[in-house]
Amino acid sequence: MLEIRNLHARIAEDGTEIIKGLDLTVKAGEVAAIMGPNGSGKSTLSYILAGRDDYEVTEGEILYNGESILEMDPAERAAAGIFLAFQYPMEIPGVATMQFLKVAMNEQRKARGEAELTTPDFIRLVKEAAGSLDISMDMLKRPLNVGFSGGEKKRAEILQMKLLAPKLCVLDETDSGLDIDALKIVADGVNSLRAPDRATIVITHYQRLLDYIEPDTVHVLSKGRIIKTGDKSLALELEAKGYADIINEAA
Ligand SMILES: Nc1ncnc2c1ncn2[C@@H]1O[C@H](COP(=O)(O)OP(=O)(O)OP(=O)(O)O)[C@@H](O)[C@H]1O
Repeated sequence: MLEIRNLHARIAEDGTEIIKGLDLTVKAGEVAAIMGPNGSGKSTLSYILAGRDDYEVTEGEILYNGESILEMDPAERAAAGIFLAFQYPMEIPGVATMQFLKVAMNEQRKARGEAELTTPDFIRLVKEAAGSLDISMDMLKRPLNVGFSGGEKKRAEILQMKLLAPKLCVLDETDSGLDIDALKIVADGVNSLRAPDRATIVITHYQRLLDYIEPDTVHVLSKGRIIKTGDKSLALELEAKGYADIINEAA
């Protein structure tokens, strides 16, 4: 599904290299957790996957279903099924959440050559998905993320993900700022999308989330590279011991 080989990437503006020879494979059906110290490049990796143009790939390859995505713009990547749930979701004043969702869903359908959703079909899908995430229809009338609490923003990201049903889901610290109930709601939302033809990357600092979203693999990102890969026991080990041993071992 996703194969990243020897990826090097830098900040376009000043040339600082952030990703320094990163290798990562995530298979279809797999949930991969990425953990790592602050500033190691986790969000940068997620932005690069989504195609944000503040970063330049200088070496290496990102293959999605066997094909390079490096030449694809963010909209093409989204239409191909790549989705990023942001660590800090953006506020979009003046655009009602409902409207945003409708445009996002229909744009992707158009790009795939499918017919636009009818309004009744759209409303039915949104109601179903919003209900499962404890999001009220009143909230959906408000401009996207404007004045939403931290937890509401994260739930709105999962709502978008459920409605767009991407094939590669990247969740950047979706657990940060969530209360215990919201954490379970979000985890249920992510788990409901588990499927043999879908891969999920969960970036997190805390093992706690992985009690709810059980990962198949856990990868440690440090200074722009994956320095260790293991199963879910690796997350427990990190929680108990921190990163120092693994970073020293890799060095
Ligand atoms: N546009 C930018 N301009 C300057 N520095 C940047 C930019 N984008 C990323 N960086 C730097 O790149 C490094 C990696 O940042 P990134 O946000 O990817 O880390 P992270 O692993 O997600 O950290 P955290 O766990 O704190 O969220 C940091 O040192 C950050 O300051």
